[in-house]
Amino acid sequence: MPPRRQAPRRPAQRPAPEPPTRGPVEVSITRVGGRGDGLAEWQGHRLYVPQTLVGDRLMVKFGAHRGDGWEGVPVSLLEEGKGRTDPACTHFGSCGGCVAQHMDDATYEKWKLEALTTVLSRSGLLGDGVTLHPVARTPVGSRRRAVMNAVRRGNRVWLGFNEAHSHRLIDLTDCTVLAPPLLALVAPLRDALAPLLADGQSIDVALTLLDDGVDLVLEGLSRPDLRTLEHLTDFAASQDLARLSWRAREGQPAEPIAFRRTGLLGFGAVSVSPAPGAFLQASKQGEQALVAATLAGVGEAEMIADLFAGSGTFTFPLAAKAKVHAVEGDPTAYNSLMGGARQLGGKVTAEKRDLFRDPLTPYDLNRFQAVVFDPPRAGAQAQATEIAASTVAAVVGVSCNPVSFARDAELLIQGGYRLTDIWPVDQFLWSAHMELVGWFRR
Ligand SMILES: C[S@@+](CC[C@H](N)C(=O)[O-])C[C@H]1O[C@@H](n2cnc3c(N)ncnc32)[C@H](O)[C@@H]1O
Repeated sequence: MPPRRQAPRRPAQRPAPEPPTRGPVEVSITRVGGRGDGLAEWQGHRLYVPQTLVGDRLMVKFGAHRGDGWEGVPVSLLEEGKGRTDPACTHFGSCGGCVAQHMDDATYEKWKLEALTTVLSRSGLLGDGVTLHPVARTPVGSRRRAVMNAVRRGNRVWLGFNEAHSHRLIDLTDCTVLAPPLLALVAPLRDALAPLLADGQSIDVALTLLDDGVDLVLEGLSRPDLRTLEHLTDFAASQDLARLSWRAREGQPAEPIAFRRTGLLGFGAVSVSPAPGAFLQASKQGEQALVAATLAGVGEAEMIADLFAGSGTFTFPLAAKAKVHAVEGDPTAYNSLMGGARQLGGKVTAEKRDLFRDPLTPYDLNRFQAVVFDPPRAGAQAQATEIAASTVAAVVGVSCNPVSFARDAELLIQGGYRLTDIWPVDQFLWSAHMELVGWFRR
């Protein structure tokens, strides 16, 4: 029985609702929803059935109550719809990372695009005059960032991702999306963590593949003693890691244990050293697609503001054609921006600023011919409101969440901008996530 990660404490909850029936019922899948589950109805009750396709007819049992319906637990498949293929990964079905490996390529791409257009259409964003470009795909084995969980039970360490809708851990032996150098570290890490974790103790393991090797952060460890430091330093050397650090919890700065190389990443003409565990686009290929759409979207602008700039993913490629002012709230990412800016002698300026509480105003923005904004999943409501009131000619929105992108886009459109182009980027292969770049003009 795989171990359960300790769930956060929650206030006492009402008892779960009783399903309408205990026995299996026959249903047909009529649509695959945005999260990858097949949708079916039984006597007015909605069911979400994982790993199913349109046209599947099957017997399901009512599982847990979920949102406006129920999880459908498949019992037997009576008739198979079109578009099924064999999953590429042995963990598919239990691991919560991928939801769509049962779809053949054409079915997958159609589902993913439909999920995006459904969200954008709901906000009326896909009218005449908007060009929806083909989806840029990222290849198998290209994910260069992952946060796994490790937990010790008895003599054994489990290391991997959580099951879908669960705190139960998958002990990872295979992963078709992870970059091979990261996957290769899983087994040695499991051994290396065994003497460090107490029974039941759980930590997060953040892995990032940089240009000069792997950056590893152990999160949730208590301050390492001398023996632990030696053990981890030896591990870093044996696996030729670029950097190994630890922190007690998310949000705290990571403390170095073994910095064997700088930890470098090339953005355009510069190399920056992102802070351990810093945000980076999830794959090189996804980053390239996002950067290409962003560079094209700013046109001939000579002064560009890059808001929510991170470590400079867009800042430095943009600096090849314009002067760029990069704004970022995280102090460690800001330090990386400053490091890159120094290499370009005046073409890039950087500002540390909380853009939720203190967004750039039209007064700040109107000196730029283009603005790029790439907020976290929650979107950039305050900043989009200010951009909407500006006179900036070209705005490029980059987003990992079509729902918050749609909200921000509505604000820009109310302010007089036109949405002209959408560039979808499928950076999280076989998951329900879709990234996009949107061009706005006034
Ligand atoms: C989706 S990431 C994009 C980073 C960068 N553009 C990239 O592609 O690598 C969002 C960035 O917004 C920053 N951020 C989050 N909240 C912020 C805030 N309130 N003010 C400014 N920056 C913030 C995060 O630190 C992160 O670097």
